[in-house]
Amino acid sequence: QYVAVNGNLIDRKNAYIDIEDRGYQFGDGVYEVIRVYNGKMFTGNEHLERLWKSASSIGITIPHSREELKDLLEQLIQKNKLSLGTVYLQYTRGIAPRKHPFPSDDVKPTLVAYTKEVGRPEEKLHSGIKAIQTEDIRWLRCDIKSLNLLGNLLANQKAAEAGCDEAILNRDGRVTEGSHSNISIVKGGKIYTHPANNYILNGISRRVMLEICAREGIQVIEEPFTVKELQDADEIFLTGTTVEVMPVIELDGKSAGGGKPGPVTRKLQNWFKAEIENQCGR
Ligand SMILES: Cc1ncc(COP(=O)(O)O)c(CN[C@@H]2CONC2=O)c1O
Repeated sequence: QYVAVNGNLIDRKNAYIDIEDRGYQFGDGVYEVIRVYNGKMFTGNEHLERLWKSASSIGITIPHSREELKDLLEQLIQKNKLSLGTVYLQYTRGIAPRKHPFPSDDVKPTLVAYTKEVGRPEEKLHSGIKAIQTEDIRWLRCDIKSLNLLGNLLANQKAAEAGCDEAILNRDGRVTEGSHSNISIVKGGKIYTHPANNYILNGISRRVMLEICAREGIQVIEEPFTVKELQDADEIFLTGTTVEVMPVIELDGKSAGGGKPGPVTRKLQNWFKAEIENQCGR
């Protein structure tokens, strides 16, 4: 298995990170998870665009061009013979003696990227998943895809302990997103989803869903909905790189979202799959 460390493809067993890498000590860095279908990155450009945006939001200057990074990732996918899976990549602010202020400009960001074989969650896409709800205790820049994921992990761990796949977060009674997904509800044939502001990650899969709805004439209202509206929704679904369009059929141990994947969710799943085949082939 090869991994990319900085600009080089090396054997996984030779990949080491310095103990004073700021990503390791402070979570001082940004990341992306990109889906690979049929050996091709799905929405690769959009993910790289967001990576650059996240990096510049925290003052990290990525030391590669988008083309250089994309080529490196494509080489990594090829060398690891990855057909169906993900590429994980992150840039940290680099290695420097542990001090809060940023190091001098001669300290270069550290890049790590590696691939993983991950099948599509077919069974769960068909039957739907269970979720819990919990308070969104994260900071106020959730639009930055940073390595600071404790708020996400603690919520997801709570879900796992409850035998659920996702934790749906709420802030002052309004639903924001999942611990690693965006969330939408269907009510009266219309889709409601949190606006892409600082309270949520502007998910790429969420954007694909919005484009599909615009094309297919499904009305989407980008406004926060309440916990009560979530509980009374006709349908609930998550969107995300690893979950695609994922129905939620149970919330906090009670039936929700109609108790089974709904018709709008089903249509979105089919259109989303068509988009994947469009970009990555069958
Ligand atoms: C907090 C959060 N919100 C929304 C999303 C959905 O965004 P995308 O549609 O762009 O994936 C993710 C995906 N997080 C990645 C996806 O898989 N694992 C992760 O950490 C996320 O971590």
